Amino acid sequence: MANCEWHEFASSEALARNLSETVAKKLALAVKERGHAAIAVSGGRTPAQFFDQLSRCDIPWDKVTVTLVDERFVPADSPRSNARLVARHLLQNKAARAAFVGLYQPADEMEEAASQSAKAIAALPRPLDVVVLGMGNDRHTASFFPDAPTIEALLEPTEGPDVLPVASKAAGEPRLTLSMNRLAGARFLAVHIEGADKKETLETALSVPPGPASPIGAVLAETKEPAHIFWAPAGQA
Ligand SMILES: O=C(O)[C@H](O)[C@@H](O)[C@H](O)[C@H](O)COP(=O)(O)O
Repeated sequence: MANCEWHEFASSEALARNLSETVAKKLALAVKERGHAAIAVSGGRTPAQFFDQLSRCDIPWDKVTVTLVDERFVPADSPRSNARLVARHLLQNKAARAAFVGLYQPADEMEEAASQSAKAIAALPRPLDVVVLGMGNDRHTASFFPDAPTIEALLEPTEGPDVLPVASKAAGEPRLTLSMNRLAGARFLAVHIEGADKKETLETALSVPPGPASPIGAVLAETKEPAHIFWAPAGQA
């Protein structure tokens, strides 16, 4: 059963301020203890305000590497690109000094892109210091979509590539996702969700057995440390 700590806020703004301060402290501590820090963040509509707040935190960003928990198989200039979202909202202000390692690679097939991307991610510190997940109302997180033909393998915490390709009709386009090990092994794992619908979805997801019907539940059941759920009522439009 997942071991989670809920942090509830009255507004998206209060959540963004607290989550950014919490993550900034974790990154600064990692740099102090190990000389570097690595964080993997999610895309989608939810994280922009959190990114904007985090970008203003005064930490040694030149010792921090930012990557993604998943990416749509689209180039960085696509409006669907998570790398584009991170560039516009997180790699700004003080955080502009951070290094970025994206998941997208220009390849004909997503399998080849995943293989190339896995080599780049393998060079990052293990474990990652911070992972911030989102969640869809189908209980997916990262690109662990319940309808993906490979969902069972994606949820297995087996040794293997750090980046995997995902085909899923629900995803809207082919995806590249960090592996279960890379996500669940993080020193600090947060789930950032907003809106009453997502709170209900997550509560239900945690009450059913982890697995393809509840990918978020599978990740939270796999984490070594208790996961931190950050929730505010003001959902996305
Ligand atoms: O590429 C993505 O879309 C994300 O990484 C994905 O896992 C996201 O966190 C959820 O789909 C929630 O997305 P929203 O924040 O848009 O609801």
